[in-house]
Amino acid sequence: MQTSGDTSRHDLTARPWHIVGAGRIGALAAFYLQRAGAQTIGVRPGSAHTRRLSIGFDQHEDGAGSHLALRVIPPSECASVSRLIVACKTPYTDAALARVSLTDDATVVRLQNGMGSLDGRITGHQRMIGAVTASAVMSETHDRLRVVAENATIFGGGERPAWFDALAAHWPQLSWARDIRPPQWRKLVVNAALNPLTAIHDVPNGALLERADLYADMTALIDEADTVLARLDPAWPADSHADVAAVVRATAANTSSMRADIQAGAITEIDAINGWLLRQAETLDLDLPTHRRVVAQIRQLEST
Ligand SMILES: NC(=O)C1=CN([C@@H]2O[C@H](COP(=O)(O)OP(=O)(O)OC[C@H]3O[C@@H](n4cnc5c(N)ncnc54)[C@H](OP(=O)(O)O)[C@@H]3O)[C@@H](O)[C@H]2O)C=CC1
Ligand SMILES: CC(C)(CO)C(=O)C(=O)O
Repeated sequence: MQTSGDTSRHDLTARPWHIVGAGRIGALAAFYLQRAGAQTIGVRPGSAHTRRLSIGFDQHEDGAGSHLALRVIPPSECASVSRLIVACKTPYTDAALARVSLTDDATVVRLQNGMGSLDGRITGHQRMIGAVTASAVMSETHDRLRVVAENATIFGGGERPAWFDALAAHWPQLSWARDIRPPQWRKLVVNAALNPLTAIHDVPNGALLERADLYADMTALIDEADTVLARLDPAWPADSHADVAAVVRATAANTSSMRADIQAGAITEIDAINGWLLRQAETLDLDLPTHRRVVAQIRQLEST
């Protein structure tokens, strides 16, 4: 007799999972998918190859690491993708998906910070699943990743798909939320308050609670973000200060991803984070002076 576990596993493994942006977080997703028995394929322009990575887990008591071998193919070779994880940095989303052809019933999991990078891409019977993770993955070398925090990850948006339980059995702390928007917005406010300030002032996250000038800016960014979100959804609690302070404390010694991008001379995700809030504010006829200022400062840093 077939159990619901068999059905879930069959649904997870019946079709390959393509991953656009198999960098740090995308490789971790590929690792859990493979552990759950799914076939995974990375998608990256260039010639087909197999990417081999070692992955170390800081929180594993025995310090055990693992290995990932991921077949990578160019977009031109994936004609009809029905299961897709998008995990590239947001500014590269359009370029990364330009030549990826989705089936009419495709499921797309958006595993990115910020908001809006896939707006307008999902049509008809295709399904978009939002994902928010508090896990953190760093690269030590080009072929070695370090999972510094294996924390809660939430997938969601509507009914739980049949494959979800089979994946959750192998992805620690993975849960499903019928309404993914509150967790997405909570993460958005954290990123909007923390990332630009740490990048502009070139400081670790903890400095935001230690320096009065940064604390004042962080407070203003949170208040402005909460004002927009409460106008978009009156049910939004608009009390994000404690949430943000908790993340700042938990990651006090860390370099935010935006600070790391600026240090590396890379384009940041500002457009999908504070830029998204500014676009929403515009439609509501609201002014967000602190967000406007930090976006301008980050754009200036990106261009130097
Ligand atoms: N790392 C983390 O701990 C966390 C990351 N996130 C979010 O996850 C997302 C991904 O971040 P992260 O994994 O750190 O980023 P990475 O830069 O490590 O990975 C992104 C990958 O996208 C690839 N890429 C870039 N352009 C293209 C393209 N045109 N086609 C296909 N692939 C492309 C890059 O390839 P190449 O290297 O060859 O250029 C890279 O491997 C971001 O939105 C980030 O904010 C969220 C929580 C935690
Ligand atoms: C939570 C935080 C701010 C941790 O640094 C992050 O998500 C990032 O750096 O992008």
